[in-house]
Amino acid sequence: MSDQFQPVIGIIGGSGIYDIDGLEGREWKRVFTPWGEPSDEMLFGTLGGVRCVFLPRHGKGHPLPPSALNYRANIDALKRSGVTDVISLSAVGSLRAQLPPGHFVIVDQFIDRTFAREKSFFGPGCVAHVSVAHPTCPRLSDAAEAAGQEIGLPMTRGATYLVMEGPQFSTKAESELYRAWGCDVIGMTNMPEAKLAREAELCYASVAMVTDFDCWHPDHDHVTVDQVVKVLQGNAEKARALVKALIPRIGAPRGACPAGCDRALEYALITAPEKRDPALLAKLDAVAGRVLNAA
Ligand SMILES: CSC[C@H]1O[C@H](OP(=O)(O)O)[C@H](O)[C@@H]1O
Ligand SMILES: Nc1ncnc2[nH]cnc12
Repeated sequence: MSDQFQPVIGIIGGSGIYDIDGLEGREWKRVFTPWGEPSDEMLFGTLGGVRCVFLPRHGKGHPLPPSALNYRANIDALKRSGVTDVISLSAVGSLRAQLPPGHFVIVDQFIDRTFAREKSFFGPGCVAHVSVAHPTCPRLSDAAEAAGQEIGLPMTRGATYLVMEGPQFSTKAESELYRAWGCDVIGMTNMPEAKLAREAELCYASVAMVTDFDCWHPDHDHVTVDQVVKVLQGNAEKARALVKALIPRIGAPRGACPAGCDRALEYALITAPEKRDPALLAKLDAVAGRVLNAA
């Protein structure tokens, strides 16, 4: 069918995942964006014939903390590289006894408590309001769940991720508060990443890997990086296996996203064409070219 296209899969690797193996024709390349520099070069290649682009979220060797990430550049660089579907891999703390370290969680909701980050591609000169009522793509999340089941990962589908600014871990009172709010896991990176992916009309799914019980748990008074890293070393291999099982499930030619992630900007722009700032429009070429060029 003419409206079918070949998806390109973007993989954002979180803490402990700075590379992925198994890609054919591997090539690390720097991608320039109007929003500044992405976290690092991106790895281009194919897996079973499916084009993939991998970005280490914190840079190779983890030089960048969550608040210093250029989330806009990262999402723009993926979009500009032709990516249509983004799989985010993240380390998280658990706020629930039934989600122990080593467990995988397909996140479907977020509470965004970050406050020191650029959260939108839009602004003065081109205002847009997209819906993030359902911030992740159900089609991609279904595929991630099925891939996890296929390789026997301990996995829960559906969870609320509290996104904190960091870089310090939570106080016990905060951890208890987030539990009372109904949150299941906690981390520092998936927002504004997921919001920006939506603005860029990218399908986005979040696979979170539990590394610790945060500090609310009576038997785990503190979170420490060495504890997190120890669990990550086991999880990173499982995450790579998940990616390998997932790509064939989402790599076939497909039509439009049934949930509409790829049409998020259709009714989101509110600034009158004559009031739009040409400089901002130029920066939005990759992210919003589909709707801006159609106008
Ligand atoms: C090393 S633990 C804290 C760190 O790990 C998580 O990052 P990511 O989502 O990229 O795996 C968490 O959000 C913190 O940034
Ligand atoms: N307990 C925790 N809090 C915030 N981010 C985390 N990443 C991994 N564990 C975390």
